[in-house]
Amino acid sequence: MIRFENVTKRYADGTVAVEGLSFEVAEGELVTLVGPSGCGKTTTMKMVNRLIEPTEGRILVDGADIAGVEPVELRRRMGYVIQQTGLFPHRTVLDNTATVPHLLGWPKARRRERARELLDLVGLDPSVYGDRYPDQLSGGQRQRVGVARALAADPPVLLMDEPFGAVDPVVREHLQNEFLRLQSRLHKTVLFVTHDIEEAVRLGDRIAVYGEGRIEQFDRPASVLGAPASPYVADFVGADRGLKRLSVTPIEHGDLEEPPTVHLSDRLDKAAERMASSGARWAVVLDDADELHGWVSAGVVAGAGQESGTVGDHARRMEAWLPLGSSLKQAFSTMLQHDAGWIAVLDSADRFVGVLTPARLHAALRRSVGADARDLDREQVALESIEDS
Ligand SMILES: Nc1ncnc2c1ncn2[C@@H]1O[C@H](COP(=O)(O)OP(=O)(O)OP(=O)(O)O)[C@@H](O)[C@H]1O
Repeated sequence: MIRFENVTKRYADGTVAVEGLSFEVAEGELVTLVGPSGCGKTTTMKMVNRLIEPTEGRILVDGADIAGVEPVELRRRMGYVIQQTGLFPHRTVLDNTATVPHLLGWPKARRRERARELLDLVGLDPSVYGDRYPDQLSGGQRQRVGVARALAADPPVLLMDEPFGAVDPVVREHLQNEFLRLQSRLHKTVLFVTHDIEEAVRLGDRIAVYGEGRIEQFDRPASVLGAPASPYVADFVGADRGLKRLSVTPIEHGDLEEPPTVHLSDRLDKAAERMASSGARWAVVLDDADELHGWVSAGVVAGAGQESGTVGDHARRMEAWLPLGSSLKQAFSTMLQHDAGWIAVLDSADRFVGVLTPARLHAALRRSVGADARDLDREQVALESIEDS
């Protein structure tokens, strides 16, 4: 969708901002450009909407060299979000959001309706915020208006230059999550500039790690973290890259333990029998719709085995659960939050699939590092354990 072919930008004073840049952003892909200040990220981005012209090489959008496309026509297809938002201070939030539809000559009623829809989409109630002016909003809200405005004419491409750079870390994480949710619905082709590796890793389908004026590594976040291409990249992503990797490694079926399951309505003696035969110290308790209820310990069931009651009389609730595909970081955080030695994992239909324990979490992380290093699927990686060696 966006293709850089050997692009160099040399400014009039001789500064070479980027040199021999070649990479491609696929349709619907979110690529983050990350690197230290002055490495050429913004120059790269501004060449895509022709705010800056390359000195050498060419940039193709949708197969066409943009050197031959009128800048105005080109920018119509590209939403642009910047850190300083660039909102007009004397226009209301609604009018700011409708800027591009206004330029495109949409009738007033239609552009206002579109602006309301967009504000809603970015989590701002138009009836509350629509008539305010930008200085009557918080920093995070202004950034949301910036995103809404960029999306107003539904462009296939979004160029985002440190869009969440001016807000505090908590609001920032919030905006990132909202943006990810939005992107999973809208599938825009996004080029996203940041100097924050955490942000790059969290948002990017792929990351371009910039050194001075060139890309040092262009790969999926897990690979950049798991197998940095050079000492420079390793240094840039940081010594705690194993921890960062937790946030980009999803829980997969093969990571889970499958303890015995019993039902709330099961008789205690039956449940005791089942648990004794599997040797488990506890079992997961499901309700009659096969949804997670909690757990019950083998000791309690065995002790009460002579009673006529059901598992439901002794089961404990389990609140620590996540859907398959959640990150290992979420899993770890959920364990800590609930002070739990394991968490339940559910499929997309909320059915119980298995449990993740700290040991399994660690194994999943190690397997994913091994899989990337050898270009395998995670389940193909056998782990050596300390006991084996
Ligand atoms: N108009 C210009 N004339 C001369 N040099 C420029 C010009 N614009 C940028 N540069 C230089 O080009 C290099 C790359 O700048 P660019 O703004 O692309 O970096 P960046 O990675 O986006 O940095 P930051 O994260 O600080 O915004 C820098 O050395 C910068 O000083």
